[in-house]
Amino acid sequence: MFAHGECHQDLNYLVRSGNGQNGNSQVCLDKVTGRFLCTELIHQNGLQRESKARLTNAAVHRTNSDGILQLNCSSKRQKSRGLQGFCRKKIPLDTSLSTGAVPSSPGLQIPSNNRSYRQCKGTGSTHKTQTFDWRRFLRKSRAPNEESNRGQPLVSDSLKDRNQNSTWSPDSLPAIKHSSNCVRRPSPSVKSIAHTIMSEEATSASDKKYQLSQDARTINQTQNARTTLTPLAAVSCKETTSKIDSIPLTKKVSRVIQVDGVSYKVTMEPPARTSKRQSPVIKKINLNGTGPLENGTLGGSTCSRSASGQVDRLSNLSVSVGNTPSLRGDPTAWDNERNEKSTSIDLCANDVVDPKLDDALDHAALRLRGLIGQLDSDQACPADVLRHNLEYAISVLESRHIKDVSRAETNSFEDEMSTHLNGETPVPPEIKRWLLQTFSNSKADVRSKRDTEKRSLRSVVHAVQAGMFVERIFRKNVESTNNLPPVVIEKLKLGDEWTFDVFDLEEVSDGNSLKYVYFHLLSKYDLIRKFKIPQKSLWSYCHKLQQGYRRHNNRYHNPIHAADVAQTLNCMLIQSGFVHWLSDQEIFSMITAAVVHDLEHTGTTNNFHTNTRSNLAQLYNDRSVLENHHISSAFRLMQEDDCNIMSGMNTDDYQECRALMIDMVLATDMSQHFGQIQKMKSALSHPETLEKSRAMCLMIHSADINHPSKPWHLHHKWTERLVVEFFEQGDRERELNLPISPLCDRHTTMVAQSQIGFIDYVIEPTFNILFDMYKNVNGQVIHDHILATRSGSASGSRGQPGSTAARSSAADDVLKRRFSDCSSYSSAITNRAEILRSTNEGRKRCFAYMEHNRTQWQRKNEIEREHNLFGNDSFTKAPQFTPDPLPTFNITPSNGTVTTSQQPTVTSQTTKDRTIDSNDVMEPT
Ligand SMILES: Nc1nc2c(ncn2[C@@H]2O[C@@H]3COP(=O)(O)O[C@H]3[C@H]2O)c(=O)[nH]1
Ligand SMILES: [Zn+2]
Repeated sequence: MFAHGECHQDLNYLVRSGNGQNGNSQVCLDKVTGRFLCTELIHQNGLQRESKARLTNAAVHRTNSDGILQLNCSSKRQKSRGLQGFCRKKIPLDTSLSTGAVPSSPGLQIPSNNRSYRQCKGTGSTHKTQTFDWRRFLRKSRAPNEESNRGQPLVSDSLKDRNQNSTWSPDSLPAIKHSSNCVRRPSPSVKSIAHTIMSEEATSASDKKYQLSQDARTINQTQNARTTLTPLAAVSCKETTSKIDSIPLTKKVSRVIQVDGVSYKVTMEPPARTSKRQSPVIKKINLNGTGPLENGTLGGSTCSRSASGQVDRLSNLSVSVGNTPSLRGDPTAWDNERNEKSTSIDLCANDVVDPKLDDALDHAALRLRGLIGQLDSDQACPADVLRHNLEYAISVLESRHIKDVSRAETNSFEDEMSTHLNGETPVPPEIKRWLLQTFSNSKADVRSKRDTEKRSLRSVVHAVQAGMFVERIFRKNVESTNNLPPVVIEKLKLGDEWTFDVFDLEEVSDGNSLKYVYFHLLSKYDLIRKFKIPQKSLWSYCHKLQQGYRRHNNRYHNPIHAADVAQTLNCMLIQSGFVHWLSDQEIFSMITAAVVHDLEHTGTTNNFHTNTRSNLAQLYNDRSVLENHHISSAFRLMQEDDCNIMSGMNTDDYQECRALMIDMVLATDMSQHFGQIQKMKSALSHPETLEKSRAMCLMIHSADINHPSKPWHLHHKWTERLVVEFFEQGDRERELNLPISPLCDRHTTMVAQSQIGFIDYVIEPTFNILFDMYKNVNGQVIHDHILATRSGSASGSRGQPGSTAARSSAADDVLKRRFSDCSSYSSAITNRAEILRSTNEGRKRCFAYMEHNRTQWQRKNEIEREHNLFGNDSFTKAPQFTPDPLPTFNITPSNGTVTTSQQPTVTSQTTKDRTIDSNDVMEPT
């Protein structure tokens, strides 16, 4: 029998009973065994005797404002004697005695250098005791998102009511004290859970439950045991099994404890296998569980519903592990299973899963687990194996990151754009609206790529093919029989120039600029011969194309625009050196896509089609309405008599070209603009992810909006034509009582200002990324050659096969050999240095024109403001405007440096010997 307040030597925690049902009784908790013991003086038949009951089912039931803990005790012996419930005591806490599971006990393993722990440790305690602010500790050690959940309702109404009804308050419990005299528990067990709840300053059931989970996790970690917590129906304690006290755990044991009337079944399982590994995965605990209670985890423990009818009450205590389905259930089991699996992986083996594949994440994780396993078991892990596996993990993570970024950033870029437009530079609302409406579309359908063949830019095969095809470029097209008009040929001599004037060609060719540009380009790249394009079909196709473009009499979207885009694309191919790395099919697809990309344009925008519910909008479900129509018309046209320019192609070529053309034309939908730019940006940060088709789409998109980067007279002409078309749409919208689209109201639109916005927010970023892409590809090309050389011709040919010098010298040989055969082709692009120079030059030139155009618009903007000019008046009624002289370029060939000046000396970027004579291109009869 224990004296009042006495600490029995076997009992490290003592809670004295108060006014128990049967008078004096004491409930003690044996710190070593974790058992509650109840000793009582029982009065029976006039006799008083001491009863020592092992309370196999004792748990904190309730506390009240008096600091009373109500224990629910029902020992087997008591049950057998019909005394169940007998020990439901109200026991005043004796504050002079230690009652709490204090964090400094060894089992809890809170490192003393844990910052949260240090901050929470009371400083005012005596040298023998220390107080610990658990709540603060928990708050600090919670993950941020868990912390943020704390603002959310945590406890269901019914639970809150219950808590409110009870008179419990945090102040009613004594501060947790740990007597350093007390024997330290060898390891925490379920009793620590009960103790923690008894002593913890938790104010809500959720806090307690959280604490519970913390302790359960601690047990998991320290004993490598699996501890599961199962909420049960309140007060139902019958499922208890005994013997939870054996430490270390050798078999599965469970016990029920209660928190605020909610019972939890605590099950502890011995470790699945002896390993020093701790669970590396600490799951997020969502204390805000608002959904229905499902099996999930509580920290490192499993919490499952076991009693129907408890759902509502328990639902707000539910804890889930986030939304990873595979992690649902018991995380420790998952962990063990994964560790087990990792042992079967040979860490030295090179047969890794391709980092870009989805399975790679899993594979990398297993490898990392394998490494940890080796470290845990003190097995020597060679540094190179460690490095090999870590590098692999890095590549997998980075691959995934790129994927995620490109997926996520499409939208975030639009947000960024929106923020940008709202930022320092004042962008007039209408221009902002137009930019956002026209160039972004979060709902846009992201067309899935034909992923069977990722069109990597580094296809050595293609590079070699390119070398051969360059050879063919200037081979005479003997199959052509008719000459083009000499004046047209003369104009087309400048067809590789950035400054090429397509309006001139239109004029000299009697309105056939599109036909001649297309024919010229197909002949130039020897595609007529290669794809057996019937001459007759080609001419009639061209003829019908031009007709299609003229169907709606558009001032801007007409065959001249198509010719301009095709010619500009040709410049880009040459300037970037891309022409060497694209296959015949790709070149054909690009040129043809450029030529057809606006076929049968209606002179109105996609938004107009959607708003007017046009037939095309119905046909294409409001998605890239015009672009779908353009490419569809192009292929339908080929079905007509004598128009099938692709009839000579084999099926594979046809399918490849068709798919590429569809991709490219759809990519000219301006609502894809921001997404496209952003994706390219991400791809460039990891060049190995850059797909050829993406590069091709960007090129055609850039060519489509090229004119602000061309000389002022061209850009100004295009702008004038465009606004006429815009204003005509605005007039129709006005007639139809529809809201007038941005930049389409001839009475309010300030053209100059809108063009400055277009250059700043659309053109400049697009051309920046375009030139970055060129640079990237140019660098990579050399890399490919070195790779090719390593595995091919270079090996052993000369010098030391493995030496860097030998490899790069051999690579140069390969380059030279490839291009020396086609000496008639421009010397400017026969090696990497020249390609870089040409690209650099192109960038400077584009940006110089862009800057010049911006300045002109700024000047015009002032005039517009001064004279209050809107819409077309900006062109027709503005006072005389003399533009500044065009920038000129002094090019330093060695490093590609281009400086701009106002001197009239323009160094032509035309490649000298790429001339066309009347034998090269022929006109049909
Ligand atoms: N505001 C503005 N829009 C342009 C300019 N140039 C081209 N665009 C738009 O960009 C679009 C590109 O695709 P389209 O050729 O179909 O139609 C074009 C126009 O809608 C320009 O100079 N200013
Ligand atoms: Zn266009």
